[in-house]
Amino acid sequence: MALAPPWKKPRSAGPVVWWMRNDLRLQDNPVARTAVAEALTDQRPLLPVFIFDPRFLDRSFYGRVTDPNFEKSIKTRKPVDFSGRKTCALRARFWLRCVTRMKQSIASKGGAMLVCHGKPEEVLAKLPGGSLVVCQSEPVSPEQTDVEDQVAKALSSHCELWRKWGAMSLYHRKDLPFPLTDGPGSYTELALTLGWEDLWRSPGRTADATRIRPPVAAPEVWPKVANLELPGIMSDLVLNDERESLKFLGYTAEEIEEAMAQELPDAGEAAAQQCLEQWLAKQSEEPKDLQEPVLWDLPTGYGPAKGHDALQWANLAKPDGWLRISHYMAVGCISAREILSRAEESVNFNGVAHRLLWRELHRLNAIRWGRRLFWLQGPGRVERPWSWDSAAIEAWKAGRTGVPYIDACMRELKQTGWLAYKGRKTAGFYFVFILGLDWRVGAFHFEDVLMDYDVAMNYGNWVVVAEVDKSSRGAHGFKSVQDLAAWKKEEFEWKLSAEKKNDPSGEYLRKWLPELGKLDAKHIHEPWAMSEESRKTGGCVLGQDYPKPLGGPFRMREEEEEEEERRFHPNDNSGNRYTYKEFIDFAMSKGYDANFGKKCWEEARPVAALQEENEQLRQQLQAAEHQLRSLQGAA
Ligand SMILES: Cc1cc2nc3c(=O)[nH]c(=O)nc-3n(C[C@H](O)[C@H](O)[C@H](O)COP(=O)(O)OP(=O)(O)OC[C@H]3O[C@@H](n4cnc5c(N)ncnc54)[C@H](O)[C@@H]3O)c2cc1C
Repeated sequence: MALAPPWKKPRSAGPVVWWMRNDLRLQDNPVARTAVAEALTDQRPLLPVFIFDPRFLDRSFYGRVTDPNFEKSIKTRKPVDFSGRKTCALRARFWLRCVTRMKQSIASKGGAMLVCHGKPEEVLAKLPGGSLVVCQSEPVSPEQTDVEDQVAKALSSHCELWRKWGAMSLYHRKDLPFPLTDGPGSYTELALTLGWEDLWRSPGRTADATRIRPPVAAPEVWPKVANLELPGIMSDLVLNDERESLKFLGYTAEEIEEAMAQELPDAGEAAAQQCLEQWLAKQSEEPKDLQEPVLWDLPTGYGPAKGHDALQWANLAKPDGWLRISHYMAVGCISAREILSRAEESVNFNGVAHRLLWRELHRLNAIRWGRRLFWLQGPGRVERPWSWDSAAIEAWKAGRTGVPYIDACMRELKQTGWLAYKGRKTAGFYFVFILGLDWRVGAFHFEDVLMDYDVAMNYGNWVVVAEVDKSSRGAHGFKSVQDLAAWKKEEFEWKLSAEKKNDPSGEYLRKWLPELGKLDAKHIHEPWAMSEESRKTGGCVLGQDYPKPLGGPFRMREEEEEEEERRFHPNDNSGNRYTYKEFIDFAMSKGYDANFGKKCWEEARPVAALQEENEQLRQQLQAAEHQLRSLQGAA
């Protein structure tokens, strides 16, 4: 007997369940629309469910939460404990608030929503037969897709699971002009492929540019409510009390008190939209702070166009962020395409499009790289020495490294869950190159504490900072972390110097490092450069009131200062003189390791020595000429 075509099949009468994940909004949510439409069309009841999965909250071994036996990974992988939670209590508190706001807005439409604590595959397995579960798939995270697989398995005998692309990305996968498994690997290439004419300078798009689907409206009509009991339900009594909720989710009394002491940004979809509207309103105002920032390590592109900083680089030098919207995006209180379309008329649209495309690149990379994104060698399979010095790791996490800028960043991050882009980059650079520590430990700490933690953005940016994203990037061939640190020290010093110039009075440092409060502006960025006497008067004895700088001391660099030591190599006939770093770069560009570069440096002669020899020769020549003249005179 021929099977009936799917549209003629009798529809199941079970409830429709919208399994909410990081799509906590109604506006521009195609998944919510699908679930609501399915329920309305077939007159099925609807139940939105949000599930706090303990695997994503608790302490865990790195990379093992959904694949404890590493069945999906390479056999040689070993469990590593980086002693951190997947989510600190502060982010959980923000998350809880976003979830309860969602519950309230669904209730205002006449619906109801359940909030549970448990593994989704165990919670949803208890749904009645014939249920349809609709969710937003999260392909950037192998851990999240593992959960989806496990839910599909648990439901396979009695229910159905629809995984939808949703609107977490700017582009729909069906619209992309390349397969998800393969695509442009660099930002510029991606922008050009998608039809952005020159996103480093202008937001123009070609006539045949890949379309970005317009945001979709929130569902107007709400289906009838499905009354279901599921395991791990968090009652309203619990949800209305933040301390009780955090306790329910497994946080200790100490963690709860620490999280409760911190002020939180407003939560939920309405707050996210308000944040965007306020930002848009501000864009038309005249910029107040026109001070030229020092952007040492940013790809500053082509600079301001007609006096206008279209990419808003200046904001990247400040500690406050720009749109300051990432924490809402991470849990899906607002979509990227909503932001893009609302910002279209803004004078700074270029900056918005530019950043959202960086986000898109990280999402596409994460999908393509899969589990390789989390390997020590990174997707670039870079082999180099690493350290796991636990004292250094703990000092960095606690903001006790003795390097004021790094410590201020790490304390702000730990206390508030926020750190500006430059702070994240510089603190990561110091961790990886100056301390030589395993980059994954740093990334895992950020995962624990960042309020806007997002797997693709966090790990994607960390592999770039650690230079393990591409095999062609530097830092190959070092034999020890000390050699690596020596190679990168100058670069780090330039970064610290840029921070000093951007914050000459040390305002940011004073805010987070009260023990340095009495130091003058000249020394607060580099307490190691003070005399013993001024350290005592400033109440900052190194090793006593404030740590000695790990990996330091560091020298603040002035643009006009005398150059680095340069040497010339006897076998090099070009007459050029190179710095230590240039010798190492040269060796590696020729396929040798860093030690070869070091050897060449040792063989090379300092320019200063050559100048001294020249001077001696000149004097000898002068003396000889003088002697000759006296002899000629005598004759
Ligand atoms: C080591 C490291 C870890 C990071 N971890 C995260 C993370 O977990 N979650 C996260 O959202 N961002 C992360 N970022 C990127 C960036 O720091 C934040 O997105 C940005 O600081 C958020 O502030 P904003 O909303 O004011 O950003 P804006 O400068 O206003 O940018 C607007 C939006 O564009 C996107 N965006 C901007 N810069 C980047 C970037 N470099 N990469 C990807 N997307 C970007 C974000 O969604 C951001 O909200 C990380 C960066 C580094 C260097």
